Amino acid sequence: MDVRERIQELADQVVVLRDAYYRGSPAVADAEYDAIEDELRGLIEASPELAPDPNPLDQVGGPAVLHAPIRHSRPMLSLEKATKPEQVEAFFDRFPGQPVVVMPKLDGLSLALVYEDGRLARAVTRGDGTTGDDVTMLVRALTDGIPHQVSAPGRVEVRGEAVMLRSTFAAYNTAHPDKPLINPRNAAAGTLRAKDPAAVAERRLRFFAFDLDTEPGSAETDLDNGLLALGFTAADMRRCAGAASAQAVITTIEQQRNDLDYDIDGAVLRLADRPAYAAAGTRSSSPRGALAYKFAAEEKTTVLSDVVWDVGKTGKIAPVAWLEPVFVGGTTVTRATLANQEVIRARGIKIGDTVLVRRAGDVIPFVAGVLDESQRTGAEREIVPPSTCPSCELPLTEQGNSRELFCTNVSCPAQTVRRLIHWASRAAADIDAIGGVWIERLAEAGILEHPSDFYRLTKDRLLEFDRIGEVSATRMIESIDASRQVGLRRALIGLAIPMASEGTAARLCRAGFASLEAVLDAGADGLVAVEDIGPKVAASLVEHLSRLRPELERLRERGVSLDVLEEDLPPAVVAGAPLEGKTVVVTGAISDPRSGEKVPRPTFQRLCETAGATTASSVSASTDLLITGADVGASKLTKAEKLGVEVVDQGVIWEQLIAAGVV
Ligand SMILES: NC(=O)c1ccc[n+]([C@@H]2O[C@H](COP(=O)([O-])OP(=O)(O)OC[C@H]3O[C@@H](n4cnc5c(N)ncnc54)[C@H](O)[C@@H]3O)[C@@H](O)[C@H]2O)c1
Ligand SMILES: [Zn+2]
Repeated sequence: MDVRERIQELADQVVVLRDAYYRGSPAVADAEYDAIEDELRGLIEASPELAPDPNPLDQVGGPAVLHAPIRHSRPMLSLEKATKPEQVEAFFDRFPGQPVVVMPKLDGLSLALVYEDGRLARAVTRGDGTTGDDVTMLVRALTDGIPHQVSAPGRVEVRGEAVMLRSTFAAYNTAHPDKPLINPRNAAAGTLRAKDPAAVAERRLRFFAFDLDTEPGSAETDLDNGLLALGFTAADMRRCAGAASAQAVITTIEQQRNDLDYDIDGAVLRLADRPAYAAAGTRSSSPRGALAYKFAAEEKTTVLSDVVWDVGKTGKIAPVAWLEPVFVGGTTVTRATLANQEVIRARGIKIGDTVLVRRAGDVIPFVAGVLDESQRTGAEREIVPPSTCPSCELPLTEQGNSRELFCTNVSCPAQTVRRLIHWASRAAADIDAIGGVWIERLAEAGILEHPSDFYRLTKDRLLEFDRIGEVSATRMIESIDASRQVGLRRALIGLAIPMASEGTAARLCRAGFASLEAVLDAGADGLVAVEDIGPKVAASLVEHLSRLRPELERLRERGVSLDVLEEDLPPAVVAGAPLEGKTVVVTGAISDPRSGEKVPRPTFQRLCETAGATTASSVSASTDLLITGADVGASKLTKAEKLGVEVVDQGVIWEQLIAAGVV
């Protein structure tokens, strides 16, 4: 295909995809659409004489169905995109000395709000940029953050983004499991397309302002202050003096994107001074005084090649999506969760479908749904939940409203392997020299069934297996030996008792139980007496520990400690405790200033506890101190700053620990 044909093909695709998108039924994820635009832009830049006419890249939005068209006072444009720091530098070079704000680029839809003599007269969507749709009634009824009155004379126009908050989105999907929304952006767009506000009353939106026009001669020329004075919540704007600080803010915004209650797809740089922004003017489809820095996509589409039902350590049978590999949320994803059979049914997902995969932060990737059912070929297959366990083949039971499937066979082979892997995991016995593959092999060979069987393994027995050499067999046995000191807290975690969390295990230790057997002997009544342990958790502990009593005996016989360890208890606080009564969070890399040696964070936290502190893992309003080591991530710092939490360098704390004789 020659370049001219490729350009035409891409331009046609852009038109078709935009049309579908602005009608509310996108056919692909934004990242895939953007890739098509990028390729088209690149080709046209290389051969401007081949630019199609009309060039869709010079246009904004799409020919959305307009119920009540309204012409914008000035076009609502797109934004120029950047992905590299050099582009940020070039932006600053274009406007020497001008103050710039950097703010999140919210992923919703833009609205223009027109006030006349202080009253909200109209709310209009972007439409094709020149003409938008009148959505005043819907916006009045459904959108928070839009004052009905402002104290400003004449005509005032505020532009910004209407989003569905993630919390609203999640609450809606919990309340409507039968017809879930696919993502917050689609949900927001669909809401403002509704015919009747009452029908979408639970789908509230939130408005964040990012642009302001007032009558000429208005006193306030600063964008952020101007919006604030009118009573708007603006997109979170931070002033930057130069490209380096702007780049740092962009990085911070990206790192914190999962702590926000709304989706963002980038950061926007914009001249902070309103007259300067207006004077900078526009290109065909974007203002010159702003730049959008794009972040990595959190959503992509890919083909669902199969669904496999996986048996977990508690017997839950969960559907796992096998995907054609796709790069999303910063990694290549080949597996994603489908939650349960009700979710599959409600989202109408079939094998062979092109599905939308979402991966935000560290959460497990999940299949959000099918974007475009018209792409189906007829070869798709229904996802049929199993009626028997894929491992032991015994019949399954269903539990709860979402009809989760469980295998209740205690000797189910797949569950056995999962439980053994869990026992060996880091939070439990930490048998790090034997990986999952070997556990599975040993279980298949019939020599591992219960955790206690690890402690019967011998080097000679291991050496009978192919591909285990002298060295690795020795390491495996040493690792097992070391794990005999597992103790009450980690043993309880390792036994994977339903409803008993790591927190439960820690609380039981601190409540004074001396051994796992003592926990069992306390009975349900004795356990509910412990703070934060409810009747369900207590009943589950008693039921499962009773069943496991013979296993506890075997573990004891083989020299495994099930007694409370010193590490399970809070340390004795030193006299004159310098951190008495303080709640502290430790972040960054910690090292002992006397030797320069690295100190693991849990060890340092324990030192702080010995000095009287309570440690927490994340910064909140109740944090007193954020103790920083080397290479601190920006997100904790900004959060501390926002909440007014005092930040101290580890050096100061080390001095106090040394002075108090803690170390
Ligand atoms: N999936 C598809 O098929 C498909 C098709 C067409 C467009 N799209 C997507 O739609 C989006 C539309 O592209 P575009 O060119 O209209 O928009 P854009 O990405 O150029 O950004 C402009 C828009 O950003 C929004 N915005 C959010 N926060 C802002 C802030 N702080 N300051 C200024 N603006 C802010 C405004 O609504 C503005 O209209 C893209 O993300 C694209 O991927 C997807
Ligand atoms: Zn089974």
